[in-house]
Amino acid sequence: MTKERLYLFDTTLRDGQQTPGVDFALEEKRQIAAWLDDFGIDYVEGGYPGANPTDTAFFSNKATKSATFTAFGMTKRAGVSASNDPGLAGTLASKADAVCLVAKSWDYHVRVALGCTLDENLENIRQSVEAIVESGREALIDCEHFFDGYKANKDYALDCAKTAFDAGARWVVLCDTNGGTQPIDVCAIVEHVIGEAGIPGERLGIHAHDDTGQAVANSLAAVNAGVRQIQGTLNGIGERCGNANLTSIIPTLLLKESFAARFETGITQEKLKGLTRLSRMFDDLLNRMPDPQAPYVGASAFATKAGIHASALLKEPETYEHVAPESVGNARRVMVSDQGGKANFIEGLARRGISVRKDDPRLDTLIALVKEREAEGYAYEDADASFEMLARRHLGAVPAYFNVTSYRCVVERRINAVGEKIDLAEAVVKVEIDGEEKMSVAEGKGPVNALDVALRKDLGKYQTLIEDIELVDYKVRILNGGTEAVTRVMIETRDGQGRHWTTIGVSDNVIDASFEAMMDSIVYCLFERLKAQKAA
Ligand SMILES: CC(=O)SCCNC(=O)CCNC(=O)[C@H](O)C(C)(C)COP(=O)(O)OP(=O)(O)OC[C@H]1O[C@@H](n2cnc3c(N)ncnc32)[C@H](O)[C@@H]1OP(=O)(O)O
Ligand SMILES: CC(=O)C(=O)O
Repeated sequence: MTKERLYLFDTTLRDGQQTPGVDFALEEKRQIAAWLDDFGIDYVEGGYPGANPTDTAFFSNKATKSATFTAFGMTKRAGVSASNDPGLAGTLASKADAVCLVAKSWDYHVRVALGCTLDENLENIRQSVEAIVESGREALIDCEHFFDGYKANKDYALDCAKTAFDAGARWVVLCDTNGGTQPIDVCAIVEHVIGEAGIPGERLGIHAHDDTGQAVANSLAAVNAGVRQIQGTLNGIGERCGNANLTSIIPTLLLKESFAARFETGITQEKLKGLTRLSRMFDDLLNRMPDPQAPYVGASAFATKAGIHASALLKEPETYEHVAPESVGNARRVMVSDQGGKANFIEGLARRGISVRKDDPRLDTLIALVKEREAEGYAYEDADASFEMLARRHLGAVPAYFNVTSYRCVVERRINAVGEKIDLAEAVVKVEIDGEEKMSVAEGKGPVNALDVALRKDLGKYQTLIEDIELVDYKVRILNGGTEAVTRVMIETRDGQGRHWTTIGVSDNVIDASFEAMMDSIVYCLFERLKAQKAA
């Protein structure tokens, strides 16, 4: 069976730019356009040339090699000709291959927002499309509020779409601008557009917002009803609740039989393996934490804590995975926690090079120990290094490199003569190494920082092994309120080669919990490095 072509239109750089808190710099736009182009996206909508200096500069050169480089704008205003409309002129002066204009298609909006007659709006759509076509570019029309407009005045919404189509628009895109339309309505309305307005599905697109959490479902419903272009964004960013998430749509189209058997896109299975990386690089550029529960690409998308799941998963991954994690460049994670059984632990230990047989009684006592400690407030699923140290200690494999005999920490606030507040923290740590006692004193920005510096100041013969490590993240969580409160501290450490590890401490005293996590971090580092030295 010949597959039909589906076209992917990315609006990360335009609708995504309308996300609260997102503001791309010129170089960032270039970078993202290059990623999308390389990934195999058909259209990259880069912004609105003429609306701001960044977008105008971005469109002064073509930013894609294969993808259709698309400028966004709005239809010309009533009362001016297309050639005299400054907004339209900005898009036509750009280096875009295609121009996508937003057009009103809800009569209510024409009256209230544009303040012109319904016929004038149709004329504006017609003349604007003709101007784009005359400039030699591909024309696209985003029919804004199409679904709401169709419900309010079906004939007028269809007239808008038909006017754009008849004037030569390559794509007429039906927009669920307010994001409230349900998949069943999207499906019925698209079928009516194809049937009644006579616009073939291969000339129709869908642009869905996520205000009821159904932008992906709406986009796929529109494809099932006949449209052949999908608009969306990386990681679903976009105005308000965001746009249809291409990071979910793309793998669904390529991996789910009901779509993969009927359609092809410009993205190969090989490129799809770069999807998780693309999604994470994009979050990194936005300086935001990736959503761990994002479909396909989230860190938890193929993770399991549950013992019953892990046991079956390790026998046959398909038992609990809807697609192979590698197909989207993600990875399976079997975690150890109080929800785990022997299968989780054997896998977790094997991944760390620790081999334990299923009938080894130490495995049962280790599982019991982890469950007991998690009940006290520890959480090992994200504290990889502390879990490893706990397991290795339990199996008798971690030497006592050094012994902390005491530590002390004082915090002082001074107020100087002009009333400025000056905070001072000082820590003293005494350690014993091979029978020799060493004392280190350090000042820090706060008590934890002072203790960290003092603890890592002089570990005698081990000092060179820990010199390149630094504490890069510190999280404190109070687990239950009131006088019974317990504090959980998670520390992330990084070494000079960019390796990261996380450790945990729990106590009713925040300093004590922090110190425990710091100690685990240093001992983990020494263990790994001495093991590597021995193996070399
Ligand atoms: C659904 C969407 O996401 S559409 C995209 C929305 N994105 C943006 O608006 C981001 C970029 N926009 C901008 O930088 C500015 O709004 C500009 C440069 C386009 C226009 O700025 P201004 O000329 O100052 O107008 P302003 O933003 O105040 O108002 C929008 C104007 O466009 C008109 N307009 C809105 N949609 C259309 C349309 N489809 N066709 C013609 N005119 C339109 C409005 O009626 C309003 O005109 P008015 O000032 O005469 O009432
Ligand atoms: C065009 C557009 O972004 C919308 O209608 O939502």
